[in-house]
Amino acid sequence: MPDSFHLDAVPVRLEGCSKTWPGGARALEPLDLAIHGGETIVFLGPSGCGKTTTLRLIAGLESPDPGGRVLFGDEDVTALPIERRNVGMVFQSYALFPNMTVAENVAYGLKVRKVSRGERAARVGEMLDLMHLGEFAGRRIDQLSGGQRQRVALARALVVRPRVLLLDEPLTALDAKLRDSLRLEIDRLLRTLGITAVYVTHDQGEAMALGDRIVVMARGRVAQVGTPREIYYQPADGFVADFIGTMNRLSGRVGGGRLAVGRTSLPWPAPDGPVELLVRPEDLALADGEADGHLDGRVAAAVFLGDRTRLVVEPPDGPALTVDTAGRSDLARGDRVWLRVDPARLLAVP
Ligand SMILES: Nc1ncnc2c1ncn2[C@@H]1O[C@H](COP(=O)(O)OP(=O)(O)OP(=O)(O)O)[C@@H](O)[C@H]1O
Repeated sequence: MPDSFHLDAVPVRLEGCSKTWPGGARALEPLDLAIHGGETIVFLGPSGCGKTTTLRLIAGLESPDPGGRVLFGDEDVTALPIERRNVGMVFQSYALFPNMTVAENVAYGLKVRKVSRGERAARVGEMLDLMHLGEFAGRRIDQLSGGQRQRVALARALVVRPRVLLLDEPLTALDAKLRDSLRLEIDRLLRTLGITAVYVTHDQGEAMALGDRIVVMARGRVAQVGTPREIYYQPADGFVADFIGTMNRLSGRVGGGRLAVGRTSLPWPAPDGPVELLVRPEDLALADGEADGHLDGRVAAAVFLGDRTRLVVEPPDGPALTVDTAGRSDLARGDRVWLRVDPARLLAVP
């Protein structure tokens, strides 16, 4: 791979960035965030939580409320418009020129920047190769599939060697299978280029697969920043726990350093009182029987998923529990089961 593909890994910092719309609605509470150079950071959250607004602040398409600052490395870019920030952007709607060829679309940004014809051809060629688009160079955009268009959009964003790559739901318009393959391709691309990338999505699978770190947002605030594993295994609160993957809730009571939950009691160093506990489906296991079980219930549903069976178990009191059992299970609706919990995997809701 040519050296030119290794882009500068520019850190990005948001300092006290809030956003209030004319009329007074707050899209973003004051946000402080340091994005490391070369990192892929994913903004994840439900519709309207402020993900796109944050991305647009980094792009220079919106300004933060007075006092907020956006920095690229040591440079304060808060007052710079998008065309002077040198960012690459990829949107859900490809935003390509439909009547131009693939090569002309990719070359466009270089032409605007007055890059010489020879260098333009060389860089477009390199980028088309990198994106496996070489054979389509002469095709018009309206002769391409959705996935191919999005690869052109990526090539066009990257060919100008941006300081930061910004991606706003780039896979949302594609069908599921294409989404998976392009997601893998984007992952490969970001690792290869070492570029700082900010990726907005409402799809947790995409966030987990692509993010070095994930910023989970809710109602204009950051609910948690962490690696996919941290977000999954140590959710900061009930919102994050419920938003990422499937989470079970159990009610328990702490007394004298022990936790009473279901029919069992486990060592639990916490102040006395009721607690709400969280546990993932894969951290509940079928017990052989009452003797080694902690919780009992009846099977309300058993869904065979090939590599595992997902059970919904209804305890005598409390909400239904989702349990993933590896291997074969011939349990059926109505069967009585005992479940084991690994106390190390129980999380108290903060
Ligand atoms: N130009 C605007 N003027 C007024 N309100 C806006 C404007 N743009 C966005 N909003 C509002 O700001 C809030 C945050 O919007 P934003 O687009 O950042 O959310 P989002 O998390 O990206 O959601 P989605 O996934 O639906 O795109 C929403 O309530 C939205 O309606």
